[in-house]
Amino acid sequence: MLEVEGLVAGYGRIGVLHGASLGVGQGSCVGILGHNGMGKTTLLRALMGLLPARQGRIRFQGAEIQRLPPHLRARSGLGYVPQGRLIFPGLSVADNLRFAVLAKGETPGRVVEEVLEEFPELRRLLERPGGALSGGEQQLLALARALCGRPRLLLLDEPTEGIQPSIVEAMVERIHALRRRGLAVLLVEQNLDFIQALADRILMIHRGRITREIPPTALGDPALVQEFVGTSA
Ligand SMILES: Nc1ncnc2c1ncn2[C@@H]1O[C@H](COP(=O)(O)OP(=O)(O)OP(=O)(O)O)[C@@H](O)[C@H]1O
Repeated sequence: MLEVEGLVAGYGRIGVLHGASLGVGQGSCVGILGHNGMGKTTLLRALMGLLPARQGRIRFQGAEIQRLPPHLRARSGLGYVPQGRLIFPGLSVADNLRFAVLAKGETPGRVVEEVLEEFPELRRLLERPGGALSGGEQQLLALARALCGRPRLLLLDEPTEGIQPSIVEAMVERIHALRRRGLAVLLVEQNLDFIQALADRILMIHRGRITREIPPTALGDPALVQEFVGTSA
């Protein structure tokens, strides 16, 4: 459903992606692992159109999207949950969700209600400002907000960062449930247990290129983890 070939992107004169190529199949979950600064966040931002592709091709559901602005990529079915979540802290939870639907040019009522059925724990928080939620609650809100755009492929940037283990488990369950409904996921994550619990395939990124694929089972072997990731954490 997503095919990326030779993607080159960066910031000003700094090159970060140097020809990244990868694919995500219909309904699958692909994890991206790599050291800090190797270009994981930049890859997701370039896929979403928040950073221009200087070279390369991004095909999504059969169409080339590398020249489309972010809102049209969202409309074509890409959803993005950025690192640090970036919810609107001064808006209520309900308005964070409504805003996401309006941004897609649709009317919020039914879509927000459907998303709340998948995220019942947000119901009691609807009037609370986004900034007054815990880290885990904010992550659930960020995920729910992305789903308000009804994506077919969700780009997730370090969803477990700064959240407590019980919420991490809840996130795994939630993402499994979404996948059962056919949603594909491209997941950047440092939490190896999380990535292993979710990913069908794991790709390594090194200096702006996808350098190899490792089987998810390799993450259970500390020696292999040391070789591939440079950490056994
Ligand atoms: N806005 C920016 N302007 C200039 N350079 C940037 C910018 N954002 C990131 N970089 C640089 O681009 C490189 C890749 O950053 P990126 O955030 O994609 O890495 P990452 O693999 O996601 O790392 P991390 O795991 O630390 O989030 C880094 O060297 C970083 O310093």
